[in-house]
Amino acid sequence: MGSPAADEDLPQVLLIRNPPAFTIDGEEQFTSAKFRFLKAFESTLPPHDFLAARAQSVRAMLASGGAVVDASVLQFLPELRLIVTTTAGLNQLDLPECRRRGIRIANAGDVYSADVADCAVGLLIDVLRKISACNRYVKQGFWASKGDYPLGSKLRGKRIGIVGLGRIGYQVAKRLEAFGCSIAYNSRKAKPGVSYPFYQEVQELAAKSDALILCCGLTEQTRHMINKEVLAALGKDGVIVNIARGGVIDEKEMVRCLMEGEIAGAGLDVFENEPDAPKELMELDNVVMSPHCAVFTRESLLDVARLVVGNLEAFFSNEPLLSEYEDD
Ligand SMILES: O=CC(=O)O
Repeated sequence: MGSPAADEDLPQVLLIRNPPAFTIDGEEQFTSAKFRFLKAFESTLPPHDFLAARAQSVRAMLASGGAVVDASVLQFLPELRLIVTTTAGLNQLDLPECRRRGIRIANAGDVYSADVADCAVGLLIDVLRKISACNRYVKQGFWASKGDYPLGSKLRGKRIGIVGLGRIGYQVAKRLEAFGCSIAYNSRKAKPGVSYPFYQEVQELAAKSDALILCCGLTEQTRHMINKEVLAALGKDGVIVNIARGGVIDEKEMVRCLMEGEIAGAGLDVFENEPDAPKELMELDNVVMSPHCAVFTRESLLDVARLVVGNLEAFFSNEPLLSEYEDD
């Protein structure tokens, strides 16, 4: 690290709020000798006043999942040319506005894909084989008094519909193929070189699947894509797993389907109004939930910190970004 005087000369990176694991084991993870952070959340000024007063000249910012960067924020940042995110999903950003302003974006790239795919498979197995429910049953002492737990359902042979065959979706597909499942998918377009059957319509994919696994980004096109009709097509033996974003499902409709037995179960890491999960789901043994933590392993968070710093250093050195997001 340079002297305090030299630090003053470093370019600033705007930070609206601390990303997860900014500090791990008491150590700050996002440090660099090539930039310093301008921490909006440490100011007593209201956020927009802070941006207007202090951030007019910043050229880069670091945005985590909870930090919404829309036109009302960008209007105060005329010099901004780069947003680096700690997330793979980019629904916290107004992408058209970023494009209009010539702002480049670097996201978490492939850093989380394996962890998220593992988590999707874990949730599916948990719902089918009732692992969490059995765990509660044993711990509550019901085994001796009530006997065996109701039967689960076999994973091998299940027809899996992957919604969004990007990096994460592809890793989910590979894992479930190894478990003896058949795979089909829906995406904006068929992927060249991919032999899994492609369904243009998600409803048709649902009708042909025993489980739908949501791995797509949340956009205006995918918001509530899993609606009443898709859930009806999935049917009463169908399971839904969501490791994408809560808004991809019409959550009210999904809750109704689960309550009325119109689908068989759900494994959910994400919700429409986080950190709230629908209270109706709390009592359902066929629903397994986690608190939007599919990406959170120690290893992934250390990797993402390195990637973020690498992207910011590359930007300030006029070198190619390490994980530039290309909008297609
Ligand atoms: O959900 C987490 C992410 O998009 O990185």
